Amino acid sequence: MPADLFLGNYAIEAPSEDETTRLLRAQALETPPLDARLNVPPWLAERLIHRYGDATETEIEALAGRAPLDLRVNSLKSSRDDVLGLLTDHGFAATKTPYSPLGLRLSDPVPLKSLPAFGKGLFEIQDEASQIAALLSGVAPRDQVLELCAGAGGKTLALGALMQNKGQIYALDTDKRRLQELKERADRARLTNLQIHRLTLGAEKRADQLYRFNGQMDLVVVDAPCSGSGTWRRNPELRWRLDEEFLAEAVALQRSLLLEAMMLAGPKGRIAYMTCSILGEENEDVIDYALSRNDQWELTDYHRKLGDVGLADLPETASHAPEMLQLTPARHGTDGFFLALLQRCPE
Ligand SMILES: C[S@@+](CC[C@H](N)C(=O)[O-])C[C@H]1O[C@@H](n2cnc3c(N)ncnc32)[C@H](O)[C@@H]1O
Repeated sequence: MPADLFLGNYAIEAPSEDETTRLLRAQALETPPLDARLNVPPWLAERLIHRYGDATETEIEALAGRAPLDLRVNSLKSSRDDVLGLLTDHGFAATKTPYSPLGLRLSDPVPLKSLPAFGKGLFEIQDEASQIAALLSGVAPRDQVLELCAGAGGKTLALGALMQNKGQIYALDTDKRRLQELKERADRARLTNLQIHRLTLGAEKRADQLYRFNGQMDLVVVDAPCSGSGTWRRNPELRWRLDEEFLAEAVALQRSLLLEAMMLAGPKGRIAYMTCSILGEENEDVIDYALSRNDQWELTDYHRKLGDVGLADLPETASHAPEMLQLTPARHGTDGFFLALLQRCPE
């Protein structure tokens, strides 16, 4: 049975007893097979080797490390230096994140949410990878933006701050509880250019709900449900939830969300497609599929945006496709995260 798709929070499931025994035996061999060294099921080891080649062990080992605690300063209400000063005053050893100009990093977990500054919306907890994706999304003040999988709003809040509360963000998701959390976070952050809509699950009703946005949006953001394989540092057990059936289901949903985004974007519209996955099937392959079905769209090389958003020093992508960004803990010190930027071809 496939487990639920990764939706932004975590359900823990350890490998089965048989699987644990097999793994322990394999790991005890003088030269353990690669799947045992990587601590992933054999089918997944094959795919990772195909994608990362000689770098596979380095990449997967880094995903077994400890994730730092990153936060994003809310530029609507404060500055990075001011929040850094506040944290230092509380005795927390924070440093600036290496790449995101809005990020601060704590190497040890601390009760950040109990600080008055958190209650006042001066910062949000957000991994640097997710901050980088929002910065590179190409969002601009006065844009009409639709976020198709807004969830509890990690990206939405970052996009809204970059828009300086100008223009409009339509935050859509199927999950009522997450959207409620988004509402509370947006109030705290003083985000005022936001409309939240819950999508129903039935295809016909969904088409009705989306109809008014068709061909209207400057930017559509798809932070697609996925395997969550980029977050294994935080939840190592997550890798044992993944099977091939689960992955196929995720890919089918990702493809349909991206094709839907293509309909919602206007004549000069752009799309930012992202996942917290390190697997090509959920990333470049989804982009290739959608582009092969729709010749009105083309890729925008993410490198073109780096300088504009203060990310000139970002290390090269771990993707085999140089225009698409695959962040990994081994290369970037972030969660594994993927971003591809698309734009409608000029008439
Ligand atoms: C990776 S999470 C999004 C995380 C969120 N954007 C953030 O930054 O915190 C994926 C989201 O997709 C939503 N989702 C799942 N299926 C969906 C669908 N068919 N249409 C829209 N949203 C969907 C889930 O409820 C979940 O909130």
